Parts: sequence; structure tokens; C-alpha cells
Amino acid sequence: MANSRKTAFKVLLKIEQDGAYSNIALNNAVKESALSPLDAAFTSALVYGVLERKITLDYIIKQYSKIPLRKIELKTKIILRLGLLQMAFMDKIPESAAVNESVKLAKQQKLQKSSGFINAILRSFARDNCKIKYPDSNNKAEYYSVKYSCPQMLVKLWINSYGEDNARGILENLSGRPNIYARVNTLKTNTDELISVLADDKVKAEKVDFPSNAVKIADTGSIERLKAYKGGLLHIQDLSSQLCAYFLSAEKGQTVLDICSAPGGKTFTIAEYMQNSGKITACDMYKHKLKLIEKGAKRLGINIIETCLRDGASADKELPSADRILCDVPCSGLGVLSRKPEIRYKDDLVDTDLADIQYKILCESAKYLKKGGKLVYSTCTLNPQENNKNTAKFLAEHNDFEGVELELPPELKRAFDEKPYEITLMPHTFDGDGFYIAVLTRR
Ligand SMILES: C[S@@+](CC[C@H](N)C(=O)[O-])C[C@H]1O[C@@H](n2cnc3c(N)ncnc32)[C@H](O)[C@@H]1O
Repeated sequence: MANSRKTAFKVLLKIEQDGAYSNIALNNAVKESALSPLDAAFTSALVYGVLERKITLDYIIKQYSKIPLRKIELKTKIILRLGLLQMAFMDKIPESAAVNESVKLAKQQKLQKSSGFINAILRSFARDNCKIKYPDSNNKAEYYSVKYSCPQMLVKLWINSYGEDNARGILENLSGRPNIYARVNTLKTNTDELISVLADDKVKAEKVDFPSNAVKIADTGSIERLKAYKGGLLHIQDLSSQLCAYFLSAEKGQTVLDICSAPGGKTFTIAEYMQNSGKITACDMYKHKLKLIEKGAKRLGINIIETCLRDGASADKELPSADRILCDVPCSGLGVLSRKPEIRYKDDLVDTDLADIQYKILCESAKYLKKGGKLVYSTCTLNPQENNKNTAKFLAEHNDFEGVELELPPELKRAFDEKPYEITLMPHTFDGDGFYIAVLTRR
């Protein structure tokens, strides 16, 4: 266990100092330290626990420290966060172990002076029965920010855009690992057969009611080692992403443009809907990313995809007119924050020029839509500026386009009142990433 704490400390330091991604830094450190599976699981709980509760843990430090938080040295702060996490949020760790191991870790890191400070703060918190004194709940932005460890800027954005209940629903789902879903490759198999092939590799998989040909999977370990993966029977895809292809409803023999397509998850699902008949032009701005699509298509046995290096925001390369167009534009990613908990603390998540770029991509792409065709505009973010406002502006400025009313199955509930042609998926209303999908057509 002591080894787990030391490894977690190193990983958290790497994330803070070098901006390393949590999953990569954690995997590397666990391998290097040759931890037992139990210790590796504890290390992971410590790393993700601190990342998911950083604002809450720092708030506790501020309440007990005479030194301002910004003046506390980073290594000391990380050890304090780890200690407080164990005391406030981990039932099975005795307080004394959390305090003593934190002090020991500080000494190992040659933080002799800080070890007394760490000891004093953790012991004071223990004397208060490890109860967090949250800010007054009347100050909603501060209260939710501390309670759910989310920057106030995001809390305010979600309360103002979607109302308090929805904001709370989004915030409650920021922590914890999201479910993993896969798409059944209907060109090669069916859901029952896939579930049985996965079972041979000791992977639990269950059918999903909606959309069809989706399975929920658990305990996969590395996906690449699985027989089902090697045989191209599935690709990993979140349910919300699967819904983009569902609403695009591409048919056999059609011409489809996928404007921002890498790494290709939605392109593959679309090709499966089309029964591998017709043509999909899969574009992206980055050549190395197009290679991922080509590789994935080969594994899945899809041969109707042609990749195309192209900037969707400029008219640099002509495309054929199409029955279906998917604009799955680059976005701020506020719907997928729970996948990488460190991302939510970046300062540039809301005030970006992304909405303008997205709008340009939408306008440039729409030119290629045939009359009566369908265009899906989608993002994996929860910010109306990039979502509802962009499509509303597009419709206001393009008289020859209109929204297509979505036919929602009972599994899909609206989180708030939106136009009939659009839906914002939130983690508390649908078991998938936060997402926005709008369907438009040319008259
Ligand atoms: C949300 S991701 C697309 C995910 C993809 N549709 C899938 O399902 O796998 C956005 C993609 O847009 C690409 N991109 C960013 N700016 C672009 C632009 N101006 N034109 C075309 N592609 C762009 C990025 O490289 C990224 O691969």
C-alpha cells in the first residue's frame, strides 16, 4: 500500500508538472513499479480520486492552513491532497494510516520541514471527524464548485444554460468511470454471436435496448488482445456517438460525406448502416489521423470509405454532392470530461473561438447536401454557444435549409425544452457522453 501512495504521488506530480495525461502516466507508472493488481487498483483510485476532487481537497487545505494555498509547494500540496482524499472519501482507510503514511511519504521526498505542516493539517481535520464544511449553498456557483470539484466558470455556464437540476445532473456524473460500449459489426456478426465470442475471452457483455447492435462491455483489459477485436467483430464507441449515425440514417448505396471523421468511429458505424454499399468520403485535417480510419476500416472489413485530407472550414477541395453529411465538429469536449478528469481544470474550456470555426465548417459542408438529403451537426460538448446557437444561426442565415423533427424512442428523454430538430444528451438523461445532435435538410 505504501508503494501505491508513492506511485500515485509520482503520477500526480507528472500530471501537474508536465501536463501528462492521467491514463498514460498512470499506466506507465504502474508498469514501472511492478505493483500487484490490488496495489495497482489502489494507486488508480488515489490518482483519479485526487484529480476528480482537486477543488474540494484544496478547499479543505485552505480552511486548515495559515499559509495561502498558492504559497504551498506543489509536492507538499499533492501529499496533502492524497492524505485528505483517504480521510474524507475512502471508508476503508483508517485515519491514522492516512496521516502516518502521508508524513512518511513527505520524509521520503525529503520534505522534512513540510512533514510537520502536513501532520498538523491532517490531524486537525481528523479532530473535526473528517467532516467537510462546504460553502453556503445559497452561493450556488461556489457551493457546487467545491462539492463537485468543478471550476465555477463551468458551473455557471451549466446553471445558466440548462437550469440548476440539469447542472447538478451533469456535475454528479463528472466523477466515476463511464460505462464502455461497443458497436456490433453487422457486416460480420450479430449481437448474440459477438457476446458469445467475448465470453470466450472472459469479457462480460450485455445487449443494449437502444440503439440496436450496441453492447455494454466490462472487464475488457486491453481491447487489442481480444479475439472479437482481432476478427473485426466490433469497435468501441460510446452510445451517444452511435446515435449520431442512427440519426443520420444513411442507407445502402448512398453518397455520404463525413467532414471531421478521424479516428473514424462514426464513419464505421455509418458504413455498417449502409451495409458496406455506396460511398463515404471521410475527411480530416490531419494526415496521420486519416491513417487510423484506413486501418480501422480494414480490420472491420469495410471497403466503401475513401479518406480525404481536407480543411472543412475552407472551400479548398471540392466534394461530391451527397445524400448524407455528418459534421461532427471539433469542440470543447465538455460532454466527455469524466473520461479525463484533469481536463476540467484548464482555463480555456469556455472562452474559445471554436463556435466560429464550427459554424464555418457547417456552412462549407452544407453546400454539398442534395435536396431532401440529411445533414447531422454534432458535438461532444455541453455549451449552447457551440450547439443550439450555431444551428439556430445557420437556419436563420440559410433559407433553403430547415430542421428535421427527431423521432425520439422512449429511451431518449429531453433534458430541457429544445427545438424539435435537436437534442442535447446529458449523462443523467442518457447513459452516454454529453452530446449535441441536430438534423437539418435542404428544401
Ligand atoms: C470530434 S473529432 C471527430 C470524431 C470522429 N467523427 C469519430 O467519430 O471518430 C473532430 C475531428 O475534427 C478534426 N478537425 C479539426 N479541425 C478540422 C477542420 N477544420 N477540418 C476538418 N477536420 C478538422 C480533428 O482532427 C478531429 O479528428
